[in-house]
Amino acid sequence: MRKVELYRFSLPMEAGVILRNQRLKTRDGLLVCLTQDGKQGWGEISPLPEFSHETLDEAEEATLGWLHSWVTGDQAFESALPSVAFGTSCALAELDGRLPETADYRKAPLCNGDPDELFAVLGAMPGEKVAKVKVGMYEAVRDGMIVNLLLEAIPDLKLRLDANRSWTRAKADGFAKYVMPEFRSRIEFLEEPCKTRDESREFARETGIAIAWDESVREADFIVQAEPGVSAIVIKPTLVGSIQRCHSLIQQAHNAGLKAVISSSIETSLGLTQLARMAAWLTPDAIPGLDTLSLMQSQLVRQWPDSDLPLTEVDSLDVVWRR
Ligand SMILES: O=C(O)CCC(=O)C1=CC=C[C@@H](O)[C@@H]1C(=O)O
Ligand SMILES: [Mg+2]
Repeated sequence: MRKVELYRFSLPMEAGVILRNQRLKTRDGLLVCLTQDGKQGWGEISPLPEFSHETLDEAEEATLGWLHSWVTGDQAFESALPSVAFGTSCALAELDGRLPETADYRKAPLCNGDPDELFAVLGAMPGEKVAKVKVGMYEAVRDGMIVNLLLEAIPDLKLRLDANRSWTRAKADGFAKYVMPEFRSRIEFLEEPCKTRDESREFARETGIAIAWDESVREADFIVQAEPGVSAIVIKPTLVGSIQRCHSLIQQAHNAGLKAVISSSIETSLGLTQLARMAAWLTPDAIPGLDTLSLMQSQLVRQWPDSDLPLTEVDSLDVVWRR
């Protein structure tokens, strides 16, 4: 006997969360719950505006199709929509006990500009200290100064930087020029500095600052391979697809000597805790990039361990479909 429930949620975001060209006022998505033989599996399907190619309505239609076929006992197929493939694969993996419970709740704290906030968080961080700083939004010189300031103040800190392809080669070089040469090796990676992959490769080779692929990983012509100056790939499962697909990318990265970093697409606490479990299982040596819960005003159904945010329970959600 199989049963399914599909819910829709809409959680308020903190003011001022901007994704590329759009303010994100609420985080909207779907939760699926599969039941079989008294066991349950949950999954979150929440396409990220400006990043996912599918809309929430498209994801809902695809999810309904998938659920219809699963509940009538058909072989589960993998949806072509990454958010749907990710959420349904999580629900199935929980149901079959394939997603281990142990989670890696470490997260690389995100800094969107104010280094003072970061000092306090890093001071309290046990073990390896890694933070992520967004760059490319202001002057490259300012970005360079913040990087120097942080690395100078905290000698055991490593930084991940993310430019989201915002720089020309000249701007990227402007940034590199301001980073003290002795600090460059403590930049674990800079995600996608330049507008094109070739420019980013050149930047890495010429400046000695390691880069990571993020946006590129989701492009059709991308191949995971060892390249000079490339240290990691970033995997955002909601944008990439099923657990199996992510697992395969992670294996390819490890085989090529690259780090793989599981990272958030601003999922709710339900999806984020599952990402923390995937990270403990598949990338135990890499601190995952999951510091996005505080961008929201509420958690959903499951609690992230140290969060004080209120919890929205499942009975307050709209049911889309139940069978
Ligand atoms: O990678 C992390 O540490 C956190 C997630 C993160 O930085 C992002 C998530 C989703 C969209 C972007 O705003 C941003 C990114 O570009 O990597
Ligand atoms: Mg990125």
